[in-house]
Amino acid sequence: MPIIRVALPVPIPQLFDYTAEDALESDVGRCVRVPFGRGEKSGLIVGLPDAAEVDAARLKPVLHIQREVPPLPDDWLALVGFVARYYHAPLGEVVALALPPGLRRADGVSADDTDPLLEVAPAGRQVMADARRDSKALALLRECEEAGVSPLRRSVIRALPSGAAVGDAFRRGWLQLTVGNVPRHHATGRPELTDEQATVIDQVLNAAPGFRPWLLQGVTGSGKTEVYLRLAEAMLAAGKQVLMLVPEIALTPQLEHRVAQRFPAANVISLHSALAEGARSRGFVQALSGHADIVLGTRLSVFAPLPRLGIILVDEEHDASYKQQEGVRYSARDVAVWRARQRGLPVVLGSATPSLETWQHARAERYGLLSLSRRAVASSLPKVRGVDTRRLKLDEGLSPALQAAIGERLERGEQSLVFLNRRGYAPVLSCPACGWISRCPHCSANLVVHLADRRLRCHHCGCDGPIPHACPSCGNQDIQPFGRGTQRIEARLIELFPQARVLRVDRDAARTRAQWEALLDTIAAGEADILVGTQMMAKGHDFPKLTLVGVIGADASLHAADFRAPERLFQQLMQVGGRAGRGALPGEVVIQTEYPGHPLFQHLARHDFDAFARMALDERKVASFPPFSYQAMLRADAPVLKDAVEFLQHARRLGEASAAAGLRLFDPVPMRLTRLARRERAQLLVEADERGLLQGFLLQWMKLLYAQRTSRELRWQIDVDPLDV
Ligand SMILES: Nc1ncnc2c1ncn2[C@@H]1O[C@H](COP(=O)(O)OP(=O)(O)OP(=O)(O)O)[C@@H](O)[C@H]1O
Ligand SMILES: [Zn+2]
Repeated sequence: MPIIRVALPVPIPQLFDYTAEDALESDVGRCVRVPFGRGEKSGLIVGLPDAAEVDAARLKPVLHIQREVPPLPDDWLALVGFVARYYHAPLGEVVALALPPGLRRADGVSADDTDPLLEVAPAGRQVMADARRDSKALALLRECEEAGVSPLRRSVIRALPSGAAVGDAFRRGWLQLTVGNVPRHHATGRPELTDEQATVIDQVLNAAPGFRPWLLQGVTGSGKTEVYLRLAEAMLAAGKQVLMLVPEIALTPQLEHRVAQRFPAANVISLHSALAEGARSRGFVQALSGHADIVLGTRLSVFAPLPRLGIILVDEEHDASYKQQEGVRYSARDVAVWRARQRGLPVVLGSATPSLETWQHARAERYGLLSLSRRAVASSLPKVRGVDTRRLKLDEGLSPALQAAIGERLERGEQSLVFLNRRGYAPVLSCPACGWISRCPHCSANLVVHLADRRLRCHHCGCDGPIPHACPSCGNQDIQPFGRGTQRIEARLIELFPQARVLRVDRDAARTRAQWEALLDTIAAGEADILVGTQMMAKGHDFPKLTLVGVIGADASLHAADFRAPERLFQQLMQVGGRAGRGALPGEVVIQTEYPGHPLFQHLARHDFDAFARMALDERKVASFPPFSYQAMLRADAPVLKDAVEFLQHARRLGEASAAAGLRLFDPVPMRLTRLARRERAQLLVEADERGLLQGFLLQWMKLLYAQRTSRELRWQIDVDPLDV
C-alpha cells in the first residue's frame, strides 16, 4: 500500500507517514486530512516514501486527499522548504502559514473567477445610438465606453460613477460576458513618464534575463508606484504574472484600486489576512492555476504560487511589518529575494528610505541601484525646519511656531498633519498625592488613558477597564493623565482652531477597513483641515493639499536602546515628512526637538538619506552589528522569569560546545518588555561573522533544543535575523 509523507502543523520538526490506497506521485503537493491523536489534522503531502520511518503496520490511513485543486508545484514546496530551513521552523507550520486555512482543511474550494470580464453588447450599442431613453444603466454604458478599454472586469465597472447599475445593464442584455482570450495588459490612464522613471524602467527591462535584485531608491513622491505599474504592464504583455508586496493591509485599498483601474482587463487578486476565508482560498487557487495576473498583498502573499511569475515588486521594502513577529518569523522581503533567485527573475525593492541591509547591498553592487532623485509632480522636496523646544513654552506639546504654521495653512485652505506616534489620550494616569500610576496587571507596561471611550487600556495585551474616578490606592479624586497621545492633541487643536475640521487618524479611529477607507476618502476630498495621526499616516499616502507636517514627541526615540532605533526614526520622519507638498503646492516639515543639532535631524533637513545611512553603517561597523554580523535570538517565556532565564542558560551551555570561532553566544537577559500578558520573557542573542556560520550552528543547536524536555509552562522560539534586539 502506498505511503504518503505529510507535513502537519505541529510545533516539532517532524513529518508524519500515513497509508493511502490510491496515492500517486502526482499527489505530492496536495492537501490532506489525516487522523492525528484523538482528532484529525490537515496538512500537505510532501513525498511518497518507499518505506515508512515507523513500523508500516502501525500507519493509519489518510482520511481525504484534496484533488479538486491542482497540487502545489515543486518550486512552491522548495520555497516553504527553504523558509523552514532558514528560519528553523517546522515545515508543517510553514505550510500552515503559507496556505489559506480553507484550502489546508482540504474543504471544497471554488476556483471560479468571481470577477468576470464584461463588454458592451450589441443591444447596448443600439440603445446608446438611440439615446432617447435615459437611465442609470445607459449612463453606465457610456462610462464603460469612455474608459477606452474593453472588456472590463465587473469590479472595475462597479467602481465607475454609475457602477451600481451593472446588474441592471447586464440583465437587460446591454452588457455581456466576454468570451475568448483577451489581452490582459491593456492599460488606461497612464501618465507621461518622467525622464528618471523612463530610465529606471529601461534599466530593469533591458537587463540580461535571470535573477537580478534591484533597489529602487526614490525620494518621497518620486512616483515609484508608476514604475511598478509600468514594469507590471511589461510583464502582463509578455504573458507573465506579477507579485506585488505592500507592507500593510491599510495600504492595500488605494493601491488595489489603482492597479485595477490601470489594468481593467487583468485579473488582480489581493491576498491578506483580513480577507474572508473563501476569498483568500479562491485568490490563492487562481494564482496557483495561473488565472491571476497580478497578486497584490501583504507579507503572506509572498507564498502565492505563481506558475507564470515574471517579476516581484516589494514596496516600502524597509517596513518592519514584512517581518512576521510571531510563529514562523520570516521576512517576506528576504523570502521574496530568495524566490526571485530560485525562479531566475528580477525583484525590485522600492523605498525612499531603504533598510540599511538593502542599501548596503546596493552600495556593494550586489543589488542594482535604480534612483529617482526628484519628485514626479512637485517641483521640490518639502522644506524641513527644526523648532528648538528647550526654552519654549509648549501648549499641550504644540510650539507657537507649529501653531502659526497650522494657522497659515488654514487660511490658505491647505491641510496640515500633526504626527505623534502614540495613540490614546495620555500614556498613563497618575495620582499626584501618592504616586500611584496605572500599571497593566499583566504586563510590564502602563495602561493608556483613552478618554474618547473612557477606558484605561493596555496596548500590549489589550486588557482594559473603566477610568477610575479616584485613585485606587489613596482615594484622591484629583488623578491626572500624564503625557500626551493623539486624542489629547486632537482635543487641544479643536480648542485652538475652532473653525477647523480636525480629524484623528490612528488605529482607534480606524478599527475596521471600512472606517479606514472612509477616513482616507474624507482627507482626499479635502473635508479635513488638520489631521492628527500616528505612523498609519506616515506611509505611502498621497494627498495633494497636505502641505504641512508637524512632528512632535520624536525625541523619545533618539535615546532608545535598540541599535535599529535611529534607522527607524529617520525612516519614519523622512516618510511622514514626505507626505507634505506632493502636489502643486510647496510643502514644509516642522520638527519639534530638544536636540536640533543632532546629526540625524541635520541629514533629515537636507533630505540626505545616503549621508544618514553612511553614518549609521559606520556606527554599526564599529559595534559589529548587522549587516556586519548575523544574528538570531532565542526567546523563552514562562509564568516566572527564573524559568525562562534558566532554560536559556541551559540552551547556552548546550550551544557552547559546538560554537566555532566567529560565533558568539551572549548572556540571557530579560526582554525590555519583560512581562507580557502574564508571561515573563527573556532572550539570548547569538551572533556570527558569517551567515553560513550562524546557520550551521543553528542547525545543530535546534536539534538539541527540540530534544530537550521542558516544563509545559515554558515556551521558546528562535528568531533568525531579528528586528528587535
Ligand atoms: N509620470 C508621472 N506623471 C504625473 N504624475 C505622476 C507621475 N508619476 C507619479 N506621479 C504622481 O506623483 C505622485 C507621487 O507618486 P507616488 O505616490 O508613486 O510616489 P512614491 O515614490 O511612492 O512616494 P512615497 O515613497 O512617498 O510613497 C502621485 O500623485 C502620482 O500619481
Ligand atoms: Zn497588558
